[in-house]
Amino acid sequence: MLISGGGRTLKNLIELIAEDQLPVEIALVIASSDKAGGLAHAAAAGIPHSVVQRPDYASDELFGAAVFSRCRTAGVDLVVMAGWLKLTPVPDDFIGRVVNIHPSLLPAFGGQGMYGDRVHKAVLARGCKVTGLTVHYVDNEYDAGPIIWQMPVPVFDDDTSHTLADRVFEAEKEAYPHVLRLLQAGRVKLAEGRVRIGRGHRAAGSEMPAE
Ligand SMILES: Nc1nc2c(c(=O)[nH]1)N[C@@H](CN(C=O)c1ccc(C(=O)N[C@@H](CCC(=O)O)C(=O)O)cc1)CN2
Ligand SMILES: NCC(=O)N[C@@H]1O[C@H](COP(=O)([O-])[O-])[C@@H](O)[C@H]1O
Repeated sequence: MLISGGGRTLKNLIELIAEDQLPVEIALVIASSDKAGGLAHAAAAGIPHSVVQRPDYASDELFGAAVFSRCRTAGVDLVVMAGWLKLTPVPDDFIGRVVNIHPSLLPAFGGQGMYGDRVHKAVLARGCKVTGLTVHYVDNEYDAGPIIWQMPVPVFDDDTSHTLADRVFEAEKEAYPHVLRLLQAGRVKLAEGRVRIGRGHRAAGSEMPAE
């Protein structure tokens, strides 16, 4: 799992795993800064963790190679970006095995410069009445990979970027685990750049609507 900041998604996933609501193992947490608050969540849960910092590498490609080399060594099946803020080229053997969550309905409010609170400020400035989240496969651009799952979230007239961010994050706490369950059940089918969700039984503990 890749984090850059407070690691709220990491914390949510750790809690769900501890409650037997998410049948996955987090094999490794990599932070892009030694100041990432999320490292403490990994340490408290006994998850191996390390730091790979972009300034230590001459290019995005070398940085990405260092990140994925550690994932390869740890035997990771799926790389989950969770508040990871660095452009990270994906090597061939990880294509289709890296996912990210973005706090808007892509392709709106995505791309370079669009992360965290900046997204919610831009949504409010544009006067949107609906925003949401997107879980997508990661390719070599920001926020451009095939979309796996989206959830709408209402925008209210009296929202600030903070109240909106909180509402979107509450939806993220349901949506990301749901997508991880779908992936683990082999129900996420990627063909010709488009994802379809295969049929299956609704995952136990999930409150997401059936597809
Ligand atoms: N190869 C990819 N790498 C990453 C992707 C991706 O889709 N493909 N997504 C991002 C996550 N992301 C939004 O979901 C995102 C994160 C950060 C930025 C951004 O503008 N970053 C700043 C640097 C910020 C910092 O270092 O503090 C920048 O590049 O100038 C845009 C989108 C993760 N990586
Ligand atoms: N573009 C990427 C992006 O904005 N990601 C967002 O960062 C938050 C988690 O960060 P945290 O775990 O550091 O709190 C989440 O809202 C996630 O969607």
